[in-house]
Amino acid sequence: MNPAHGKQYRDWRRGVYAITDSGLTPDDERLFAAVEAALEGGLALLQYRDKSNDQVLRERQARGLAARCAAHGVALIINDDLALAARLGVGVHLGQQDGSIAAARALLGEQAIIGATCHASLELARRARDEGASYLAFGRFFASRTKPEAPPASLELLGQARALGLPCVAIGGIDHSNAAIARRAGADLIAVVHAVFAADDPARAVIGLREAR
Ligand SMILES: Cc1ncc(COP(=O)(O)OP(=O)(O)O)c(N)n1
Ligand SMILES: Cc1ncsc1CCOP(=O)(O)O
Ligand SMILES: [Mg+2]
Repeated sequence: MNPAHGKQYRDWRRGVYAITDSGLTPDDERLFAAVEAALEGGLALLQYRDKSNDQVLRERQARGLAARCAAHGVALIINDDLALAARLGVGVHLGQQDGSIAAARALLGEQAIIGATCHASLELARRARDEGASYLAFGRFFASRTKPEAPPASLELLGQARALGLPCVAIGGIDHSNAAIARRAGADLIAVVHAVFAADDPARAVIGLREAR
């Protein structure tokens, strides 16, 4: 077992799930400052999402985030890159084009947090659960500035997905004005990029999202 997976994390299954964006935090200093503030605000999960091919930068930033998340007892998830997640002993988020959930489970072990993009499909969600996913991500539910081309999903899906028995993540255009709507519809975790990493005060932004009712 990877030693990092034996750590005690705060409950990651409910709350605010922040996802980094290299456009909004374009260097190490701004990335780490914003993430530290978001962690202070009380994140449930953090995802490192960098779509560049700069392996050196990705390794350095992911390691920097892993140390900061560990200091707060918050689990780190790496977007797309199973090998990087395995090197760091952290979780991974995989979309439909990012490789097999079953292979990720086999490599990372049974304690690792493995997330799956299910778009607007209960069938994709069932398949991901059966392959060993830890959470199921649906969306986008609202207009997203980060990924406007993501296929839309309807909020009723969140209620239906609860029957699958895994934590459900809602993503896409979520902010203070609509977080409570997603939560009431059945989301356990609210995943956000812009609402936290474009905010002047990411700590306050996370608190606001946590308290949105
Ligand atoms: C929590 C969460 N949900 C969905 C996604 C999207 O993943 P994917 O479809 O692979 O798209 P990219 O993020 O890789 O562009 C996510 N990253 N996190
Ligand atoms: C990665 C991703 N997948 C679907 S929407 C999205 C982006 C979410 O970002 P924002 O919270 O800024 O809409
Ligand atoms: Mg992906």
